[in-house]
Amino acid sequence: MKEGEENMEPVKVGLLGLGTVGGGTINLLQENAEEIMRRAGRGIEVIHACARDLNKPRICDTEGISLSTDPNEVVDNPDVDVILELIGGEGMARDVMLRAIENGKHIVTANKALIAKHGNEIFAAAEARGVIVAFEAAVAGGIPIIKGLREGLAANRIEWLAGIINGTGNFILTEMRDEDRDFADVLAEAQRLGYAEADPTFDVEGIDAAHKLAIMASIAFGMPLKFDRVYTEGITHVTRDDVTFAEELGYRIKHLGIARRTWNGIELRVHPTLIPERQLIANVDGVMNAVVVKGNMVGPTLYYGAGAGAEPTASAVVADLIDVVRALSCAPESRVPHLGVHPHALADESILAMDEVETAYYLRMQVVDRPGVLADLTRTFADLEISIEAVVQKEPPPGESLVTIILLTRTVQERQMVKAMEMLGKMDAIFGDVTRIRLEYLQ
Ligand SMILES: NC(=O)c1ccc[n+]([C@@H]2O[C@H](COP(=O)([O-])OP(=O)(O)OC[C@H]3O[C@@H](n4cnc5c(N)ncnc54)[C@H](O)[C@@H]3O)[C@@H](O)[C@H]2O)c1
Ligand SMILES: N[C@@H](CCO)C(=O)O
Ligand code: NA
Repeated sequence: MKEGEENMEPVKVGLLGLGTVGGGTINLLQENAEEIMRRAGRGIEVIHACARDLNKPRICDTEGISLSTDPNEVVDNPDVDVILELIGGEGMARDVMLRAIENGKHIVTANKALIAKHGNEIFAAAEARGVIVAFEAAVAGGIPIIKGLREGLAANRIEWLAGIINGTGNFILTEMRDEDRDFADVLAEAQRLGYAEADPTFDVEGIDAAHKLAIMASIAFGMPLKFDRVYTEGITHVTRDDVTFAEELGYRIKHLGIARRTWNGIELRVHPTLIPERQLIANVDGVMNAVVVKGNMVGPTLYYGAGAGAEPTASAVVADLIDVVRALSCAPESRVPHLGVHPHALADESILAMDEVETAYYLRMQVVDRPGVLADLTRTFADLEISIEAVVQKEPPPGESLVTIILLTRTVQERQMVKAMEMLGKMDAIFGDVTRIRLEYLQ
């Protein structure tokens, strides 16, 4: 080998997981090999991979790759330079990731659950060992939002961000609106297409979005990961009626993750949200994701693209892999810090309890059709100093006596709205539960 040619050896990769993302990654590395070589400056070769069941049919060709069922065999392989962790979960994945770090391997992962919950420990271990843990694929799949926040917006103080960050949930809400389809049926389709998590309650109950929000918020505000402080509400209680009424009033219902810096702390919340239909993000449909980030200098910026699926997610995995290859020759202290600010500069920001958060509301209730009911309702809100933005009364279908009232409030502290809900619960003119969905203008 001539002098200067040492680094032209292909980088050797160990791949954990041969499912949707792992299979997509092998395919992408094969299909775009030439382009990747031009960008990374070196070839990239998967030499060892693992999966639970080696006889399962795959979306990729594993010829020439050593295969194991035990991830530890891959992370202990002395020839492997970089590990791609694409098995998911928190138990085995955490153990093998820490073992890989101990072995001095760089890691690329798509595992948002692991980073959101154990990222502080994992990054500390990686920094101590001088290795990189890259996680672009973990948030909004193929959209380069980690790079955008951590590098593209590095000059800004981030004021807030809001995102549609679960493709499965957005697919369900979109199909409910456009196709009048059954919730379970749409979820089954998302699972078939490889979008849903191994446990799909993570998608519909907002846990997956909370993982991703926790990661983005840490980078946006330069603070350690605080997944357990994210208020999390899913989409299972959103009805087709709410979707339709919201549209009639000029809003769309989206499942948003919101992180906002306020004068007294940081809001971290995931919940269904009405947003004005004129907002670009209100028109992000199907499995697509989008994140709006407001920086104090740049203003609002929008990132849009596919948040799930084999190829889009592999796009982020391989982009990280190329970054790692480029960084191999640079000193650890010159690398982009894991959370965008240097570990010693991470600030322990206070996170607001949900009852301190301020937002507007959409309320829907069924009331007895008799004089004075609307007056009682508005008096209740006036007593709690909650201003009403709009009230709409729907005529009952023929033969029915209950009237549907939709009420939009102005911005109010959650604590006041909880009191209002208690008072509405005691009014005998209201039948059944009052539906409450938060409303944001995103300005
Ligand atoms: N599917 C997507 O669109 C998508 C998008 C972004 C991020 N992710 C994340 O990527 C990761 C992988 O997701 P996926 O959809 O590819 O999952 P998958 O279920 O399709 O594939 C998982 C693979 O890991 C292997 N595996 C799991 N546990 C193992 C163990 N203990 N030992 C050996 N092999 C094991 C399985 O055999 C399988 O090959 C998850 O963290 C997921 O959250 C997925
Ligand atoms: N289950 C996730 C995969 C991407 O993280 C989603 O539907 O968005
Ligand atoms: Na991403």
